Amino acid sequence: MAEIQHILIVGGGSAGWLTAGVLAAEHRSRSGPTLRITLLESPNIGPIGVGEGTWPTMRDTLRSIGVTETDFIRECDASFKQGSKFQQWVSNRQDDRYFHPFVLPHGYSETNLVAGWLERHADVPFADLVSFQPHLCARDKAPKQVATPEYAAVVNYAYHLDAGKFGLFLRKHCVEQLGVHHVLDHVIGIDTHDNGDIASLQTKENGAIAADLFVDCSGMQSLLLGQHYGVPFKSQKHVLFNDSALAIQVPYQNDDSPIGSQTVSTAQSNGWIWDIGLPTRRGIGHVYSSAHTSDEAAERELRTYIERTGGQQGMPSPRKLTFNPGYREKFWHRNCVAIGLSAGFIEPLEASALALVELSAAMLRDQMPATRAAMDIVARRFNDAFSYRWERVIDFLKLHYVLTQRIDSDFWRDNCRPASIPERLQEQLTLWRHQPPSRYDFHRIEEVFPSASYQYVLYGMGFRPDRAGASRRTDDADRADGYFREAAALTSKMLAALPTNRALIDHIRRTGLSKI
Ligand SMILES: Cc1cc2nc3c(=O)[nH]c(=O)nc-3n(C[C@H](O)[C@H](O)[C@H](O)COP(=O)(O)OP(=O)(O)OC[C@H]3O[C@@H](n4cnc5c(N)ncnc54)[C@H](O)[C@@H]3O)c2cc1C
Repeated sequence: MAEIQHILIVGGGSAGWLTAGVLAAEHRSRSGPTLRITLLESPNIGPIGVGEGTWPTMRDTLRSIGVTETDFIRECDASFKQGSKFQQWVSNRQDDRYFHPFVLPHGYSETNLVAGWLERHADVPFADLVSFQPHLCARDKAPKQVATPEYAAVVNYAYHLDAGKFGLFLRKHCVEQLGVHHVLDHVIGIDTHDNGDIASLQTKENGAIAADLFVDCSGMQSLLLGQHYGVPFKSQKHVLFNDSALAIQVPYQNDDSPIGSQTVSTAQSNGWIWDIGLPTRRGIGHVYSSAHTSDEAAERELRTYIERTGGQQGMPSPRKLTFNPGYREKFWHRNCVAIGLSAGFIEPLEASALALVELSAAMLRDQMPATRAAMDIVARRFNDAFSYRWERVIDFLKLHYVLTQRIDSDFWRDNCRPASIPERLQEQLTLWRHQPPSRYDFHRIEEVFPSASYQYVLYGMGFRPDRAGASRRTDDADRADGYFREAAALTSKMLAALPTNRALIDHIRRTGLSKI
């Protein structure tokens, strides 16, 4: 029976190196690696170089591959992220905003907080009432204290990072610490076995490189899964229209300018702008629909935003990126599995792409087939798990658009047309008229977005359930009030105890964090 002994990963972007790290860290024994891992990347095609917002899962991923948080923060120009703030998504008024924090609503699984909110506090934004995290973000607070050990949290957090530096950091760690074999060469051909499996990749300088399992991390071109195997691409442009982005790096006004604790996402007339604060600069980008606006108009809106938020006038031209929102019909075919942009990409909203990479790499690690005979069974399960996850990502992203009251452009009007709303999301919206999103709506293990995230976005976007259906219990409002009071007390306590993001990052750069 053919054993799986050598894995060849094609692509040295964040997907390739994260996958290499996750696999190599697992498949090592005291006497050396139990699985050979080679990463092949082209010297002619660089990684995409964007993707600077992560999820809290990144903490576990980095810890599992053995990097220290101090090194990561220092070398990747990383800072702490506690969620996303959405501005002008409901209406285009300047004061329109809501928050999607990482922490679950306080008392979430104990009672119906939504009923309590609607009955007694409907004038307060939902997230501000049920969570202390929006208040921490409003003051640029860090999610932990200087004495909190590496990767541990006082409040749940993820990172903002420099994508270019992240790739180089992972590469160094994977090659020097985890024994990943790195080949800098361009793939020019693919050899197959009689049964259709990939036998080897032909490279320009190193000839044929054979392996048992091939991981396609070749970016949007999807060299192996898409181009070689022709696995169909399921475009989602009819649901989520954005297909272009203009990205730019913006210096701070001063070295000690505050570092934002959340990704700020500000809706524009035909898309939205992300604003990510790193220790040394902001990363800003305008994502938009080319069917609804021109590059020139999108750039004008981007420049207006930058000037309005403290950036300089006359910044250099932004970098243009284009993408086709969608994903592959399947992700694992024969002895080839696609991870990262080669599997799909929808748009940067809610930063789910790297999280899907982490989930894919983790499933590959945990379910690594021992033999070729076991591979098709694992592949079927992998395809089922990730088809479901991509569908949920699409539902959740679309939820941000369908409840808008903006009618200032065709982009927003088209987004609300029922024909553009996936059936399952329509169904959920009908149910949520009478009951809040709950675990009954999302019952798989490792759902990409928990029901609490749906609550934050749904109520942040101004959705109000029918009062009669909000709760069946008469004591919910009293119980909820208790949790709201506790959340307020926690807010005061944490505001007093936590340093700012800038202060904690400066401390880490000077002194480092203590080990767990
Ligand atoms: C505008 C935008 C914003 C984004 N923002 C976020 C975000 O905030 N958060 C998030 O999680 N994600 C985000 N993403 C997605 C994120 O950038 C990607 O998921 C991530 O960078 C992984 O990319 P990758 O490694 O799959 O591909 P790439 O970085 O494109 O790497 C492809 C690799 O394949 C190699 N390659 C290609 N062809 C060959 C060949 N013939 N031979 C050898 N090697 C080859 C290249 O050399 C390269 O190393 C964003 C994406 C876009 C477009």
